[in-house]
Amino acid sequence: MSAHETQAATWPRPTPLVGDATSAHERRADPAGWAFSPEAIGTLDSVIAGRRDIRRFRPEAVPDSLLAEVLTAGHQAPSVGHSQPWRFIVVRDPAIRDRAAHLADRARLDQAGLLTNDRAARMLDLKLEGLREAPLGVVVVCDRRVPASGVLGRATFPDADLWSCACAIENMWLAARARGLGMGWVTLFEPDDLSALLDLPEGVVPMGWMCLGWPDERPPAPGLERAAWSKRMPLEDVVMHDRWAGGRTVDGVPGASPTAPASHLGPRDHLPPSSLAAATDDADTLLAPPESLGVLDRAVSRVEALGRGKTPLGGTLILAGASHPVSALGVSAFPDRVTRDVLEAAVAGESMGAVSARSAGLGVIVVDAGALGDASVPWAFSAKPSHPQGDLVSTDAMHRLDVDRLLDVGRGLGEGAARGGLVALGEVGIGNTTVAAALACAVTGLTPRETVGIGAGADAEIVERKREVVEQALARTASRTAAWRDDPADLLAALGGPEIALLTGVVLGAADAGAPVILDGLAGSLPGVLAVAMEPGVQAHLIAGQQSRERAHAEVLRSLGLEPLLSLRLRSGEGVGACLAASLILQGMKVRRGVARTAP
Ligand SMILES: O=C(O)c1ccc[n+]([C@@H]2O[C@H](COP(=O)([O-])O)[C@@H](O)[C@H]2O)c1
Ligand SMILES: Cc1cc2nc[nH]c2cc1C
Repeated sequence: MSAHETQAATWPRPTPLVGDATSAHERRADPAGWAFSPEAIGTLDSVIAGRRDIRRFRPEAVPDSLLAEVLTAGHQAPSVGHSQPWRFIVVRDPAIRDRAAHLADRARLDQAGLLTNDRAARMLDLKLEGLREAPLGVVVVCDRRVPASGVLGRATFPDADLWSCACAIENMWLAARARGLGMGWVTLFEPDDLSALLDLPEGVVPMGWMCLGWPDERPPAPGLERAAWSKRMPLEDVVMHDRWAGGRTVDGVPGASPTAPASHLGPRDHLPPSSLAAATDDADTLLAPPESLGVLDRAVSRVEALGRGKTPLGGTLILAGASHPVSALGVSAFPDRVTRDVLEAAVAGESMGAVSARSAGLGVIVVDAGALGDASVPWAFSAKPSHPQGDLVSTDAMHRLDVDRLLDVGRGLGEGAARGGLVALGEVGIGNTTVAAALACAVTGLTPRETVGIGAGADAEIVERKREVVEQALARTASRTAAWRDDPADLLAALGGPEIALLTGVVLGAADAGAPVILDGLAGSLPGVLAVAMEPGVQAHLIAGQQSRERAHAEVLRSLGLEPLLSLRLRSGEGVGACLAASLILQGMKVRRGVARTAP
């Protein structure tokens, strides 16, 4: 046998037992031979085309096995240098979910504030997230604690780890969609807020909150396209050849270039996803355009969800009044005794708040939380502080024991009123816009110049005195106000007023008993801020009845993530705005309950 004959002989190709088993010959003969079947390709394409950012969810639980499949898909994503920087935090705790929903509510208003008026109104009409409804939250975070240069491929593109996490999210999205699950990627957060909520260490950054559950919508097109917000660009507008080009020419004109912290909340679920879904499901069957009542629709859905559709068509105004020693410093245009007069008129059913409540179909509870005079206002519920009150500038507004008692009494009143339906807050207290401005500075970080308003009718001189008083009060209590979130009751003791403390208790008690709480003007909204600081889940119960004329009110509502139903520049106090809003909500509920239903 010649050497030549030996070379001509063929041996079977040694097929490797690990790795790629194909041969060069096979790949040359059929370059497309790695493809899946046409049916599989068709399915993949329809899953990609049919993926939607889901905002509405059904309450039914997602089986653990399906969640595991979705997470497995995420974990199979490509990653820079095979670094697998993603971590998945599965959130089931309603307290954490509620806090996240509050953050998103706030970010929503912040974002609207950056848009033109028209875009802002349209944005506020959009349903941008389903945090409260979705049974599961999955927060995808990127662990960036290693230096970029230590990861293959990241030295030059240091953000490639974030892109890897985005690939994981898309995999999860597709895997969820294929299984009929819905997923929504919510980025309506200040990232630092989300990091703090979930105790993320330095260097671990959140990519957003994925709402996951069975979808309660099946949109054939992207929601934002359906809402005429935007539409998908033609492919040719986003593809270029060889180099960056000037874009498509239309009609001869070249186009532009292509373009946890610890929660004080117990395990109670304040607003279970199932009831919110039931309320929106019901609204969906109306013979009316979706979300036809606009801003009012949200409030009505919230009320119906809280009451599982059985909220009584009524409610109670809790009107609390107190005197304020700070008024002796010349901060009000009116004398102290007006507070008592108004409470007496309220008991007689003749004060502006009492009449407003009656005409809205609400009952009234009048509370004397310390109006001038030794005797309580006759026929009012008496909750006077038993220790001396202070003027904020030289001494604390209240003794801590009085604050705790007012909170307790308020809780009891709120719990009782909750049975009647809506709970509206009302306050009266000459001088209390100064107190409210000081509290607003502490809770929002605004300056006295930005918070002090004209109250019941101050002139320029009085406004200037109010500013000085608020500045001095804040200077006296600086270290305590800085740490107010650790002990909101101490802030009430330092700078609060008895009626504000009592109403804070009312918010806590009413929310605990499941009722919606309608806030009023500035001093009638701060109890909401303080109650949420004490029990974050309370936020789900709050409705901003109105935005009053007082300066800090807009910022206080923004910090709560609440959009007011009315904005009439009221300055009446007494819960008048809350009653007007309650009347609107009750009417909205009647409309919602009475309108014709369509067949499923
Ligand atoms: O609700 C508001 O935002 C509001 C705005 C201005 C005035 N008020 C009412 O006016 C009183 C406080 O005003 P003042 O000027 O005495 O601080 C108090 O009784 C409030 O109910 C209330
Ligand atoms: C008359 C009057 C009525 C009020 N009600 C609430 N704040 C008030 C302030 C004044 C001055």
